[in-house]
Formats: sequence, structure tokens, C-alpha cells
Amino acid sequence: MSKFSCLRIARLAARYPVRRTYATTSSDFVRIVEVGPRDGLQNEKQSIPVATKIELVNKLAQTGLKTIEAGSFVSPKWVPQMANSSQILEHVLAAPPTSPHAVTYQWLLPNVRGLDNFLSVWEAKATGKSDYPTPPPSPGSGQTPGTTNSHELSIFTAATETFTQKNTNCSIAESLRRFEPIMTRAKEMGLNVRAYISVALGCPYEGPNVDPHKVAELAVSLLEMGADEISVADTTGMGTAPKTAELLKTLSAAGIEKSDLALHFHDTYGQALVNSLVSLEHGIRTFDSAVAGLGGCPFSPGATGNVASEDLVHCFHSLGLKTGVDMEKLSEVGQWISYEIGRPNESRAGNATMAQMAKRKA
Ligand SMILES: CC(C)(COP(=O)([O-])OP(=O)([O-])OC[C@H]1O[C@@H](n2cnc3c(N)ncnc32)[C@H](O)[C@@H]1OP(=O)([O-])[O-])[C@@H](O)C(=O)NCCC(=O)NCCSC(=O)C[C@@](C)(O)CC(=O)[O-]
Repeated sequence: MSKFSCLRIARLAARYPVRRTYATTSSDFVRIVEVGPRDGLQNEKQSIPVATKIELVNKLAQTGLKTIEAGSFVSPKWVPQMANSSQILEHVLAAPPTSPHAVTYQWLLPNVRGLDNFLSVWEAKATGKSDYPTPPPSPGSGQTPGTTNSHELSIFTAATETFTQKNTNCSIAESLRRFEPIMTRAKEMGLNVRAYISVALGCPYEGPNVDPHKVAELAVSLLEMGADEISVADTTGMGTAPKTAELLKTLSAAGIEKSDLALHFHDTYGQALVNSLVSLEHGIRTFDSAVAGLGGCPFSPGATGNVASEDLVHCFHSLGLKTGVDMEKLSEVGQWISYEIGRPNESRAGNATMAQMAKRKA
């Protein structure tokens, strides 16, 4: 494993001044990254109207969620469902915000072609800064005039060669080479970049025992390249409490700060909440999730959705932690999108909250 070099990081930090917006100042605050509109919807077989996707993004922004992964700029031949992401970006850039607080929107891309497609919309609207000058708030939104939403890019690779080939048609090394020009241009434009490492706790092709040192090696390479945050993904849901603890210890031993990490659990084996708690105890304060437990990766056969945002929020609130998310509003969004796309709401806490709300109204 390449040795984590603080000096090298310091040199890179000087080269690419990074807006460190992630590190939470208060240890009782947990940041939820809502990935429902991208990870949650990308695997849906029926084409979902762009208006529904935009409505989902808008509704989520009104629940108190402050980071939303809203779409991806990948090949439409590979993931047809995400083909209209540029329309979502256009909308988010042009429409008056509806939420009472600033929101960071994330956009996933695999290569320079994806970045070019993102920038063709972005550059037509932006002023060269990462923070797009947001139009005046909608009446009644409660948002402070002058509040600016911001945008970030997400790149993705994986801890096994087979998954990387299946997902992006290239080797791990080639995926990293593809990121270099993306990183350089993103930093020139002042855009933060988050990097996913998929199959960190089990691979659908190479099995459940993924080497945690490989994950750490990749995380170090991505941070050295300039990534602002690493999202460690249990794509298959094969992660267990001991495996999660071992992985987090290995990442720490490689010199990776907890504040540089997000954990991204899928709930295929029902272990996502347990693994989230293990991560929480380890000091992690950023978690990815999808409303209603939407999701699944098209290149991870059998994998089900992300951990449901409602379940995560309910669990964290029960521990006295703060997320800034309104559980009832979030549960309503989960029920709404499940109905819209014709699938069951996978969030137990969301369903229970809706039942309580119905009882109160009766
Ligand atoms: C990487 C490629 C493009 C390589 O795919 P390729 O076929 O090797 O690429 P190519 O360069 O030969 O291009 C093929 C065609 O796609 C076009 N193309 C090429 N790039 C783009 C682009 N960005 N946007 C739009 N079009 C693009 C390109 O122009 C060409 O069009 P043609 O000439 O045939 O008409 C492809 O494999 C791909 O798009 N893969 C993405 C797959 C994906 O989105 N997977 C799901 C997201 S990752 C995930 O879900 C995991 C995560 C993040 O949630 C965490 C976890 O849980 O693990």
C-alpha cells in the first residue's frame, strides 16, 4: 500500500485550495447525504418523467436535507434512467429555491465526457464560482434572500477489478487516470469533488471478502488527487458489524481522517443500520441514504436499495443526535415517491411515522 504522505497532501492542499464544508463542528450533528434521486432511481426499469424527478428533488430540499445527489452524467446507453439529468440541473440552477436553507446538489460523473455535459449546462448559467447566484426565494419558502445553493461533483471507482470493469468498462487504474482531468478542472472552477469507492465490503463478482487495505489504498490515492470526501460504499449490503469495524480501523491506520469519510450502506441483508451505528461509534458523521429505501446499482445484481433515509434519521434522532431533517416531512416524501413509481415504501420508520400521522388526524 502506498504510504499516506501528510507532506504530499499538504502540497496538494496548497495547489488546490479546498473548501472544507464537510467536517462537522459539533459531534452531535450527523450529515445525511440524500442519494435517492440518483442512486435511488437509476435502477428503475420504467422511465420516470423528469417532472417527477424534479419534484422529488424539490420536496427533499424542503425536509431539512442539505445535501442531495440529484442526478448523474453517465452514458445513457449504460444507465438510461439518468439520461435527463441535465434537465434537472437546468431546473435547479434556474428555479427559485423552495427550501428555507441552502442546499448542496451533487452530480455523479464517470469521465471527462460527463464533466463536459455537466459544464455545458453549468457554464451557461454560472458565474465561474461554485456557488451559483441563486434566484430570489419563492414567496413563503422562508429562505433568507441571498442564500446560495451550491453544487459538487461525484466520481466513482471500486475496490475490485471485476466490478470496476462491469460498472465503467475499465480497470481501477484507468478509472483513476480518468479522474485526474476532472479533478483539475473541478478545482479550477472551485467545485468540491466527492469520490465513491464501491464494493468496499463485498463484491457481487469477487465475493464477500474484499481487502480493506485495497479500499484504504484507493482512498489515499483519491485524497491525494484532491478529493474532498470519500464515500465508502457497501454496494452489495454484504457488510457486517465486524467487517465494517475492521474496514474503518484499516482506513484510520492509513491516516485517513474520519471527517474525510462518508459511509454509504445498502440494506440488502438488513445490516445497514447496525453498520451505521458501528460507523457512528467510530466517529463517522456523514452517511448516505435514500428516501423510502429506493435504489440498487444496475451493475450489482440482486443488490437492493440504500438504507432508507427515514430509518437513519429516526435512529439518529433516537440517540439524541441532530440531522436537521423533519422526520414527518421526509416520511411524506417517501410515501409520495413510492406511490409515484409504483413500488412499496421500504422504510419501516417512514411507514410507522405515516401511520402515526394518520392516527393523529383521524
Ligand atoms: C464510463 C462509461 C461511459 C464507459 O463506457 P464505454 O462504453 O466504455 O465508453 P465509450 O467511451 O466507448 O463511449 C460509449 C458511448 O457512450 C458515450 N459516452 C461516454 N461517456 C459518456 C457520458 N459521461 N455521458 C454521455 N455519454 C457518454 C460515448 O460518446 C459513446 O457514444 P456513441 O459514440 O456510442 O454514441 C460507462 O461505463 C458508464 O457510463 N458507466 C456508468 C455506469 C453507472 O452509472 N453506474 C451506476 C453509478 S455507480 C453506483 O451506482 C455506485 C454508487 C456510486 O452508488 C456507490 C455504491 O453503492 O457502490
